[in-house]
Amino acid sequence: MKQPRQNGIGSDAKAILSDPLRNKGTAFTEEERDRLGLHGLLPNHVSTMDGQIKRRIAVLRAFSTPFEKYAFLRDLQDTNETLFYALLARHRSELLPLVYTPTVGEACVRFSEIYRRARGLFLSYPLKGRLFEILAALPNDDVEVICVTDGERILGLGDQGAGGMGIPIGKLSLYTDCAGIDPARTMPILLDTGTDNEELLDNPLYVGWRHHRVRGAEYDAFVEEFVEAVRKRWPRALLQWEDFAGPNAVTLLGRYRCRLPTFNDDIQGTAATALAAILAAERLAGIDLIERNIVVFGAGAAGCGIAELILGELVSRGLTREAALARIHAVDRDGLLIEHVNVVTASQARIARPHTEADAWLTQQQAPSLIETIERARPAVLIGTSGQFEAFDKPVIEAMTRHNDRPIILPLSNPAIRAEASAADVQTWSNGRAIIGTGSPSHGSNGAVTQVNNVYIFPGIGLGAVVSGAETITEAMFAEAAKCLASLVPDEDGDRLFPSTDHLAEIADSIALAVCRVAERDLGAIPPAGGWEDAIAGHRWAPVYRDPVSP
Ligand SMILES: NC(=O)c1ccc[n+]([C@@H]2O[C@H](COP(=O)([O-])OP(=O)(O)OC[C@H]3O[C@@H](n4cnc5c(N)ncnc54)[C@H](O)[C@@H]3O)[C@@H](O)[C@H]2O)c1
Ligand SMILES: O=C(O)C[C@H](O)C(=O)O
Ligand SMILES: [Mg+2]
Repeated sequence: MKQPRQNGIGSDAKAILSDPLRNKGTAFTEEERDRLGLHGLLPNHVSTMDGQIKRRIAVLRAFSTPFEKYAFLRDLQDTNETLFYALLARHRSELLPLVYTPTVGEACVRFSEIYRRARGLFLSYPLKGRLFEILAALPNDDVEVICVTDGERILGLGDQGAGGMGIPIGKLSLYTDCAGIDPARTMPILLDTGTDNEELLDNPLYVGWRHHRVRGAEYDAFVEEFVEAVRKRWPRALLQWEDFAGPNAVTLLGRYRCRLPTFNDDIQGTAATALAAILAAERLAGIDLIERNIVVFGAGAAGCGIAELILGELVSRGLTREAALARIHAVDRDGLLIEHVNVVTASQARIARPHTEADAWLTQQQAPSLIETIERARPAVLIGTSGQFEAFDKPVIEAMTRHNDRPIILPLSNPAIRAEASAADVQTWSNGRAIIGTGSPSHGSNGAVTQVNNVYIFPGIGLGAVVSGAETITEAMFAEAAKCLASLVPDEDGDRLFPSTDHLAEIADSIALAVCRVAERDLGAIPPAGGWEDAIAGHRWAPVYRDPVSP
């Protein structure tokens, strides 16, 4: 491609306008229009960024559905990325549910309908053997954060194949918006290993590889080739795994966690978020976690990850692993998990009730259901990571309310149409006594309910990892991130667990600092001369217009 020269003479005006990172739209000044040869290619009006923000938000608000708004924002991101991020920073709480959960879920389902311009990398299985060659050909030498999915477990919406690309795009938008990672240094990736979603396979609009999912050794070899290509092309980049189906999520994390800076957001980011919510709720409810039981409903990638981090917290407070385990009751589709009875995965085996308790729990060889488990364990905390809509029904919430003054209820499954309960129902059925956090944005009678979503954690983990240069992302980083988030006192009164999403940038900075300190303590990372705080602040990319012909 023809490169613009420094003095602008001969610069390719159209290339500048079609590069989302250099385009300023109507904000190109008269001087820039003269210098870059933009006259005639733009309307007469010369705007400021502030004027552009006001115009864009007005246009956005005129659309009637969240999906239309999402498409409008994606279009803006693909044409003028600086303005997209300036708009997001100015109206974060309003726009977050559009660029992210829940609307991003619908955007993945309808991805092929609105596919327009290339963003990120689609590594399809037929390209196997050529992955490094493809990465090497990209101009992006300085990638700092990669988010990858294979689209098999998109939120609670199941297999969305190539449509899953909406998730890495959305997560990385938040890396930029919240953690200030330069958008040119982010890379969304979709590993297109097929789809078992028959509707997609039959849909003539589908843009992905029209093939059933590749599994087993072939899948593993493809992912291995991908990881090795990443390590060779971008040796320092952080690799975030997102929305892989439970078994792959766990296996891939185990395989790669010591080979490169990497983490699984659904397992580890979610665990830190849920632990932070529980620590904050523990204060509000005036209870001591050490003395109380916790029920996790849905023991997949997220549920098991949450249980493990809670176990770590209890052990750090002085309990043995065995005593801590006695506090956890994990319920999956066949009831309370009991060793050798209904455990399916290795992660479940680690948190199941021991087989020695089987006789005490089983009734006619049946493990207790959710409500039976609640009646017997009398938990203080109920967490939902099952993707089962309305599984926390009135009897479940009433049982939690009978056993607690302030039951802590966290239906974390996304999007809202997969949530175990709505905040409004939990409030009503608990007579307003429940302390509530939901995975997707929601409202109760007193306004917004805390969104207990890993967006509170992953931007800070990523920023901390990048700034500290950590070569491994450790469990201690997530434990410290959780404590850090729990310590940030919400500005509003009432039952809020975290500050509102308006504060996500400050939160990312605080968590990044906690991560850098763990990297220094445990991995020997050396703080820069000005200290970690300055390094974190200095790393922040800001959505302000720059000279489009600067290198
Ligand atoms: N709020 C957040 O930040 C956050 C983070 C990660 C995941 N999640 C949500 O959690 C959900 C699960 O994600 P995951 O990665 O753990 O998926 P997963 O597929 O690994 O786990 C889901 C688990 O739920 C179990 N399950 C299914 N039907 C059930 C039933 N009827 N009763 C009890 N258990 C049942 C499955 O057997 C499985 O173990 C998704 O909806 C996802 O959006 C939310
Ligand atoms: O994407 C989200 O909103 C949170 C989480 O990663 C999920 O998979 O549900
Ligand atoms: Mg996810």
